[in-house]
Amino acid sequence: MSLDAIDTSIAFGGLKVLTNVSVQVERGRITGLVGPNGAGKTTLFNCLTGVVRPQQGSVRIDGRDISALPLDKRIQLGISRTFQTPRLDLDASVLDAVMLGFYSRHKPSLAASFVSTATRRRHDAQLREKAEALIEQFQLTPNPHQRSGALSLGRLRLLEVARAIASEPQYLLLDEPAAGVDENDRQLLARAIRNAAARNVGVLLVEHNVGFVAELSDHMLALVRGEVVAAGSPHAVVNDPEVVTAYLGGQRVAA
Ligand SMILES: Nc1ncnc2c1ncn2[C@@H]1O[C@H](COP(=O)(O)OP(=O)(O)OP(=O)(O)O)[C@@H](O)[C@H]1O
Repeated sequence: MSLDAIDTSIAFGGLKVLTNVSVQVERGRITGLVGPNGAGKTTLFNCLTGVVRPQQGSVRIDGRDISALPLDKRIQLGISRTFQTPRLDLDASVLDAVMLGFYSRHKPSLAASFVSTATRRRHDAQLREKAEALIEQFQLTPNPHQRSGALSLGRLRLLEVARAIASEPQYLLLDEPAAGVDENDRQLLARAIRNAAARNVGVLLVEHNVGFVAELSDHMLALVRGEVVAAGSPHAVVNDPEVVTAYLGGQRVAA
């Protein structure tokens, strides 16, 4: 079971951004994607989520071609993502923001409108409990009714990840989740990512912090100018000469 971009190429106004790029995000594994600024990481992300369509190649989920499906349909199939800049309603409470994750995937059906108010209340209470457990696990705030906007940038990133996990995705795509996050929050984030993979979620982790990616990933991929220059174990990728030169400015990162 995997989410795959196969042989994808995309150009914006003549500028080649991805050239024959393939990536496989397997259920239960963490795939790390690294590359210098402008390498095409977010564009690859956007291909997987349906924000942009590749001009060549395909995207498959568990073997099914979803290249033509829009973002909302992919969410229903179990793909959840976060953004480089968290997209949250800052006026909503932390609890509501996390609970939105549950509803983003499982929209109330027509059948649900026939269930009794008591059943619905019980269901909502269960979701609230699950959301509160996530808020505690991520140590987001001691007060779940606090305005999201009162959280630090690091906590907002964690809140976005908690909301993505609340949608119970099969595939979780994280775009620079550790940027601007302090060491304590980074540990919480790492634990949450490992927990997700342990629950058979396939994780794609895009990060500038190569050490963080290498520590967490089972498999890594490096993009340089829209091409895959290295793929394999974290150790192999961070020590690949082309990666060292292009991404790390000639300095090795141990893994
Ligand atoms: N919609 C677009 N229209 C035109 N050019 C784009 C578009 N999206 C991305 N690009 C260009 O494609 C290239 C790759 O951008 P992308 O954001 O995918 O890289 P990245 O590896 O995620 O970079 P960063 O680490 O800085 O976020 C850049 O040169 C960018 O300017």
